[in-house]
Amino acid sequence: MVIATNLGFPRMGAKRELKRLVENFWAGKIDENALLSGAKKHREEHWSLQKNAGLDHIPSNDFSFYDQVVDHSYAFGVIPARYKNLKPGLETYFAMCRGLQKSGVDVEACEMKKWFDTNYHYIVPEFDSNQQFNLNATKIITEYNEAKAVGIQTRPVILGPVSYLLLGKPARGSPQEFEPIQLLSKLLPLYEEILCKLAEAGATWIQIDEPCLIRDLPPTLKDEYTSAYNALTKVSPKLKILIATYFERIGTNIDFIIDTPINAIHIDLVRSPGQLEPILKRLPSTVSLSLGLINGRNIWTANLDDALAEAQKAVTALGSERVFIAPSCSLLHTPHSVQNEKKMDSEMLGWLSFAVEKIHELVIISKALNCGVDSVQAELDVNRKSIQSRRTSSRIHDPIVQEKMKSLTPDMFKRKSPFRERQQKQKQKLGLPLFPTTTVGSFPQTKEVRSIRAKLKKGDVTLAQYDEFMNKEIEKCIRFQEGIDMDVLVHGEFERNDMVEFFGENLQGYVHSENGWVQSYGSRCTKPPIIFGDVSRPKPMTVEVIKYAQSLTKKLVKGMLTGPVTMLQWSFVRDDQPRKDTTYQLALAILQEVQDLEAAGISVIQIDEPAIREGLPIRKEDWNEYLQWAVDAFLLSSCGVDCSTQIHTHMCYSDFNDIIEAIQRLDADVITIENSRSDLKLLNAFEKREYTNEIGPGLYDIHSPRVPSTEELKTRLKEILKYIPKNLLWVNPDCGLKTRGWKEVEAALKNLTDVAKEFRAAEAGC
Ligand code: MET
Ligand SMILES: [Zn+2]
Repeated sequence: MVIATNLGFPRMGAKRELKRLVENFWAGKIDENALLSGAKKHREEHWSLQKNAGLDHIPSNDFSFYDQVVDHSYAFGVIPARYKNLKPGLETYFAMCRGLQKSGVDVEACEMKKWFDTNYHYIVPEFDSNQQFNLNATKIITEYNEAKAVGIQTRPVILGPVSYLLLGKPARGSPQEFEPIQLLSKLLPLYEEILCKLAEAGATWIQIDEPCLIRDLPPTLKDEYTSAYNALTKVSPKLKILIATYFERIGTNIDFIIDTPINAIHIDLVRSPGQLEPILKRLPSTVSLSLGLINGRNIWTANLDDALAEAQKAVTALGSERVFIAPSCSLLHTPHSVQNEKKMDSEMLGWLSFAVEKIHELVIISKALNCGVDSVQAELDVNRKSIQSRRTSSRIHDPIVQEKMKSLTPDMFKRKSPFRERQQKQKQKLGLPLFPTTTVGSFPQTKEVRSIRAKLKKGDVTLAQYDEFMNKEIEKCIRFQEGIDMDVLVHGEFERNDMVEFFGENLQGYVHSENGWVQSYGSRCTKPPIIFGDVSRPKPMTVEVIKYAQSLTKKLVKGMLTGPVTMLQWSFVRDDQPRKDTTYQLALAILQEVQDLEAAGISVIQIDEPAIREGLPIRKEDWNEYLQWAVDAFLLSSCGVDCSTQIHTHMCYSDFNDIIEAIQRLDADVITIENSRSDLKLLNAFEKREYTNEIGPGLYDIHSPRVPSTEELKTRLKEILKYIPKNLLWVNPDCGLKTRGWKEVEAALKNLTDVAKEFRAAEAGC
């Protein structure tokens, strides 16, 4: 029998119940018991749901209060020294995730990084060269037992030891030559202990994720993989091991594990359909193959006939006993269920499939294979109709957009003069001081802001009431920035629920879900809008609001837009044309907005591209092609302005060193860039003069509620000045402030502008 499996279920719940639970706990509104029992109930619901849908292998330990990687660190006692004085348990755990500032305690969060090429963020483990591991928590076993107690046999998921170490970094102050992977032999006994306990508890399968196997890896890692899986497969004859890879092809890295006695391997056939045939040939007769056929990264209804045909190939080659039907990766990256969408038309709904529906698709495929196609004829007919209607719908193709795409010229991809000339003109026009201060754009999205937006959606307030409220927020924000002497002001982005969704709502070719939330980090979720057709901008989107903000002050107000690559990356994207074409369509729409802002007298315009790095293909050989069109798309959106108009961009969350050339080619006049969580690594590129335009490396980490002191900011700024010439340096936080509260923002930004002024004065004194 073919087995229908899932690799992980989205954690948040149909209505983001987990988010509310955790945030209530942080706010002190519920106690630890309420948190734990609420979470338990939540997990049970998700297990039952998957079981009732007919899934054979149901994952457990895919749940987390914040992130699965930090769960492993906590479980293995990989807790950096700075947290050692905190209370063990949730206080320590959440301090690692978010930092902690309370009476007598002030400790920063661990670094956060994007999970491969997704918009999910994990907490980076920090390893000491003499790291001691100890099994500090056994969440994986507790959760397995919990499911078992309600009659559900699960397949626990654990991040494999090699990937876990590779995803971590050496703790500050570690010896140069130390690499976390050197700790493998010390770490393995903990994995063995866990596997042993799971086998004793009755588990029959374990899913060990080794996502690093899809990266470019040095051949030397074969030894580590081999020793890890030779050891783990020995633990218990009762416990079978599935190694899961996803997000890319495994390629020749399959050699690293395939000769160890593992029982099954999972491959992503959505990203890399081409890998099926070579792997079928390579698979030893003792190993089963889990086929990642249903897209875990997108929301389109799968073409079940196509998926079935692929699955059939595997069944023919291996026999049905050795085939699993699975999503391409954990469904963590998809929203919960289409059933919660009450406002979409039925044609659109038929095109969409979220986690619950994807599980249904998996079950249909496995049933077709196990009981014959006739047994699912009705389901297949519905599926064929939906596929056909999407292919032919007139809602998707816009001849005007197609025409514009055909008339792009090379001039549209470059500024009218080189940076140095523009910089002069901008100096004259804008009259900014040395070390100009600014923010990245958003200010606190308070309860009131969110609630009035919700009320507007429900029709509980009129548009006029809403606008009046927003104008007051903007005015408050402008006055605050004037009060602390900020140089380039922002309007605060109060009207935006999300930097991508807001624009999506104002563009043609997009559709929006009510509940299509996907976890981004911790309790933070985004609701990616869905690009289903050709994109265009029916009317200006931000011009009125920016004009209003500018009318309140003599200082410069920056226009704030989201760039085409980020729009693409953080949307669910149509899969019926190349991503490049969709991005260019977005770029053309943004360009119109940029030009309208300029015409309205706005001379500083920021086009955020936080996601450009995350769009980078995982395999290096695929980079150039992507970077070429991604940078071109940004250029297309930003070049059609006068030289005296200052274009800013912003990036965050990632290592940028490896794409510094591409960042230079964006030719933004100013870039504000996150670097405070990554230990100033980024700045090396500037020392080498690989980047020559103006830049504001984030002076402090906004992901944590702690307020940086002026001393801390000064130290940071001094450090930065070792790398960046003063005439290029901007002073700003590392990202937008929407998730923060006003109190901490006021204090932090006041410190920031004070420090900039002090440095300015010192320069003037010289
Ligand atoms: C994730 S980058 C965020 C940029 C946006 N302008 C903001 O300030 O929120
Ligand atoms: Zn950012």
